[in-house]
Amino acid sequence: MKEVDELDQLNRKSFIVADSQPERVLQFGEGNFLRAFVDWQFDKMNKQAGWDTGVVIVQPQPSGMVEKLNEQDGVYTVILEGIKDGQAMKEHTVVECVTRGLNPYGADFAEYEALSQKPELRFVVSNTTEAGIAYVPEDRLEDRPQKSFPGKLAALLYKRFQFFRGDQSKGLVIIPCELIDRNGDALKEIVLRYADQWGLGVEFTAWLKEANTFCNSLVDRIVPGYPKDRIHEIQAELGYKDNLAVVGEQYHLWVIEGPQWLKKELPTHLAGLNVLIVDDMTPYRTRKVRILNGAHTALTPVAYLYGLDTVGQAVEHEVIGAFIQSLIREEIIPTLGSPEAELNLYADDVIERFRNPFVNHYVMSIALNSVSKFKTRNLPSLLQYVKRHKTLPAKIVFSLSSLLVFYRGDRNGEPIALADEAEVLSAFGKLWSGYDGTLAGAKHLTKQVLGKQIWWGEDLNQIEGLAEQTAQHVYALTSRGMKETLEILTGKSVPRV
Ligand SMILES: NC(=O)c1ccc[n+]([C@@H]2O[C@H](COP(=O)([O-])OP(=O)(O)OC[C@H]3O[C@@H](n4cnc5c(N)ncnc54)[C@H](O)[C@@H]3O)[C@@H](O)[C@H]2O)c1
Ligand SMILES: O=P(O)(O)OC[C@@H](O)[C@@H](O)[C@H](O)[C@H](O)CO
Repeated sequence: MKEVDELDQLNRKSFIVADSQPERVLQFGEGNFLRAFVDWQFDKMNKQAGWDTGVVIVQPQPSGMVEKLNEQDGVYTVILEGIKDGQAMKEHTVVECVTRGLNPYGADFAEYEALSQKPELRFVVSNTTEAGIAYVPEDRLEDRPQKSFPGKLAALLYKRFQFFRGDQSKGLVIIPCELIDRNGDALKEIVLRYADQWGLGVEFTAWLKEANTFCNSLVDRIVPGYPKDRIHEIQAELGYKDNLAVVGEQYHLWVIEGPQWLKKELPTHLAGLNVLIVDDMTPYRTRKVRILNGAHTALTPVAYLYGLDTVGQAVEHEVIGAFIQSLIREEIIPTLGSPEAELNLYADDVIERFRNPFVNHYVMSIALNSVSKFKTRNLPSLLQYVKRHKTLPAKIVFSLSSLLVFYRGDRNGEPIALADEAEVLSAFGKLWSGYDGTLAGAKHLTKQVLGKQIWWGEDLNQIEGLAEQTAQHVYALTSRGMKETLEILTGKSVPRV
């Protein structure tokens, strides 16, 4: 057997892969998730349903991975590991549908702009994180390129409109995958705003609305990404080097809110994919964001400060596992309004997916931008719980308190690699540097944080008892540490507070 160093690099020359297909998909974003979810599905449709579609990937930011992607001629391996139909399954696929990657910030700009003139182009997909679907007032039509993703899309669509002289048949189907509520509506609204701001005319606005279809969508697959811990082992198994290998779980679900005629254009059913084209995706989104993402975000600071590193370790742990289960079952599910039995079954599946014994899903990768994630994923459950039960949800409040302590940036003397908006990090930095370790100090810090309306959308000090309970936890966590505090609170230890 060859040593890892002697293995060939995966690319179209060294491996027999399908010919390039017509570029009918323009993808904004080259990240792990899109590659292991959307492109993996498009590849399956090509191979199993004769879809015959190539994907050209545009890097939405000046730095990124398209150079690496082009070094491999767009091909890479998706490794899926997990439980499928009750069986432990591991499989890998070389995804071949990506034709090339373009960086519009450099020499590729002309090639990027020329995409607007491709008659066969039909779909736009994107994932630019929750931060990407944003309005940047400074963006101009003549920028090369615009800073924001919606600005880039607006300019490209305008080029297309001009080139094809408003031909209705050249409109596109646009399916964003960012995890924000009603992502398609949000994207369309900003594109229309640029059309207005740049004075592109009523005919273009009418073409935007009538010839193009913006769909809301909800994506679900846990994608831990590049397997840095075991890349040598994986490359030895695969028999080649792949700098873009990406690991994901077996489970996938893509809910697209859009017209039923899309089913004809996207033959997902012929490729055995779990894609639903529906009139209203709200119930799917609420359930997923509040249970799956809510549990991820709630468990992250608690588990990490406890000394655990992965989601799997957290759900398997006697204390942390029980904490997460009861947070989901007793504090999230009762706030969702759908039949609880159904939601509990969904939660069973989620916990099973978290347990995935093959995948190391690091809680630190979930911790990125935890403040805004808590706001979207957990605050609605907290508020709804208070409204319904006239009391605070103890576990969610404990998780919020742990989040505050997490942003102190210290785990048992080791620095925590905090990653969030500069403003969030600087505010926490100032507050923690002034903390004197007393209960009064914890109350002051908590009051300041809960009062940040810009973070939470409202002043959380107004919720009866929340500041007091949070401050008590913050004080306990900073004086006793996570382990002792949680064990006392959950009754797993003798002394009780
Ligand atoms: N990894 C998962 O398990 C998973 C599952 C479902 C959904 N998601 C969603 O996908 C997003 C991306 O995850 P990933 O694992 O692919 O991450 P990644 O770091 O591999 O890729 C991030 C991508 O977003 C782009 N980006 C980042 N900030 C941007 C900005 N401000 N404007 C424009 N583009 C920006 C980057 O250029 C890159 O293309 C997450 O934020 C999450 O909402 C991830
Ligand atoms: O990807 P993020 O950072 O927005 O959130 C972390 C996880 O909650 C998320 O990636 C889930 O694993 C995913 O949403 C499952 O579909």
